[in-house]
Amino acid sequence: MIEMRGLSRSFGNNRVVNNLNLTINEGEVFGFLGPNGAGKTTTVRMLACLIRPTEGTAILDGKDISKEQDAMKIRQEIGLLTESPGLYDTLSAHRNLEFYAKLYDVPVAKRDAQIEHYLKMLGLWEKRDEPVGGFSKGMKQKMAIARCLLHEPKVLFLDEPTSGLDPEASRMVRDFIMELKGEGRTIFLCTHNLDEADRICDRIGIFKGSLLGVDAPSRLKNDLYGRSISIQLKTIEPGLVQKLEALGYVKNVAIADHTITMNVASPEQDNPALVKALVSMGADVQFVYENKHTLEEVYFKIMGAAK
Ligand SMILES: Nc1ncnc2c1ncn2[C@@H]1O[C@H](COP(=O)(O)OP(=O)(O)OP(=O)(O)O)[C@@H](O)[C@H]1O
Repeated sequence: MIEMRGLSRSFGNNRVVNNLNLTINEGEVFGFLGPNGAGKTTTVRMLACLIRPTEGTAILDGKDISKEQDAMKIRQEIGLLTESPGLYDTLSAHRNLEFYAKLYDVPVAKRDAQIEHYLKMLGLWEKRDEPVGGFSKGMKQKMAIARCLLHEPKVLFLDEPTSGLDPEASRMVRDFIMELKGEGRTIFLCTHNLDEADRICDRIGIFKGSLLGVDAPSRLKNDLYGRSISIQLKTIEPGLVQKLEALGYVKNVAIADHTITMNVASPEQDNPALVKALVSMGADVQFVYENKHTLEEVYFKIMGAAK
């Protein structure tokens, strides 16, 4: 759906995005993570045809962001949620969306239905006649989301959609993103919320001027940390570590209190045999669980290695 080919952007001598080669698949939620000033918004602005690349290009749904005729079409076909909601405070929710529906060339016959659909979906229908100046930050963010969906874009760029929202509003926005994914839309999401990215993204790109890592969150974790399990036993007999290591498929065995922690290639495959082996060694197994690493750990490890 989006194919970046050596995409680069400099501001004067400052090369902010450097040779980005990345493909975003149709229907996926792709999380673009990186520190402040990493070049995430600059990347989005290039992909949304608001600024031009200085080198390289990207192909979005078959159209080239560097070609002016294609850029016009891309701007009409995508949805872009920026960090500022871009609403008219004195206009009502309905009037604001009417204004943008016109701007996006939503056919007149469809406008009211589209506005009603999204105001209802986002829980703002009852407030449709109130000026948005009096709306809370979360309500304004919902309005901004409705605005960027009015023309039913297949590709959405969401730049920090939950920034500054309370937990309830953030969850609502996250659920909404999953609904949009369910409708088959492709979503390019910039966020500083690593837990959010972990929960909703199919793949993650960790970026700081260039791409430092890209994969599904679970694969990034497994590649960096391997898969680790802990088994709690009623008592631990001397010599157990050596016996476990002799099994061959268990690595890095460590014991703390009544718990043995170790790496296995695949807990799904290895745990049943491992538990049987422990029982045959006379151990009383109380709990078996996988030790989960967080995306935050992955992020800091990758960022640390890049320094
Ligand atoms: N129009 C511009 N002129 C000059 N420099 C710019 C311009 N736009 C962005 N930059 C610079 O490019 C760099 C990357 O900015 P960008 O906004 O893309 O980062 P970001 O990853 O989105 O950061 P944040 O997480 O803080 O939003 C920054 O150093 C910024 O100052």
